[in-house]
Amino acid sequence: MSSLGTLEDSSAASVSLTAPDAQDCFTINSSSSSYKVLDFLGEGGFGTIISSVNLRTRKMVALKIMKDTGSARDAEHEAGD
Ligand SMILES: Nc1ncnc2c1ncn2[C@@H]1O[C@H](COP(=O)(O)OP(=O)(O)OP(=O)(O)O)[C@@H](O)[C@H]1O
Repeated sequence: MSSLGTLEDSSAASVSLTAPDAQDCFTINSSSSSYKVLDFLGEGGFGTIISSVNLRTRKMVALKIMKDTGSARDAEHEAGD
């Protein structure tokens, strides 16, 4: 299991969630990368954890969607690391 880290370019202003595309997939966009949402992983006191794929690097990452800001933090660790 990967651990959570900090997404360098994350901020409430630079991260957005777009509607499902033609394949019914949600996408989270930051200033440098877009992430395809795959699954719900869990929920903590400060946010919700989802698994996703970084569409630029093709790495699987865990994203934390902060409850009060809507910003995202991710773990740049592949699922198999
Ligand atoms: N990298 C991960 N891979 C898979 N599941 C994860 C990962 N990180 C977190 N989770 C799941 O999400 C849940 C909540 O994670 P989170 O890090 O938010 O926990 P927390 O430390 O209790 O929260 P907080 O720091 O917000 O109080 C975990 O209990 C776990 O089930």
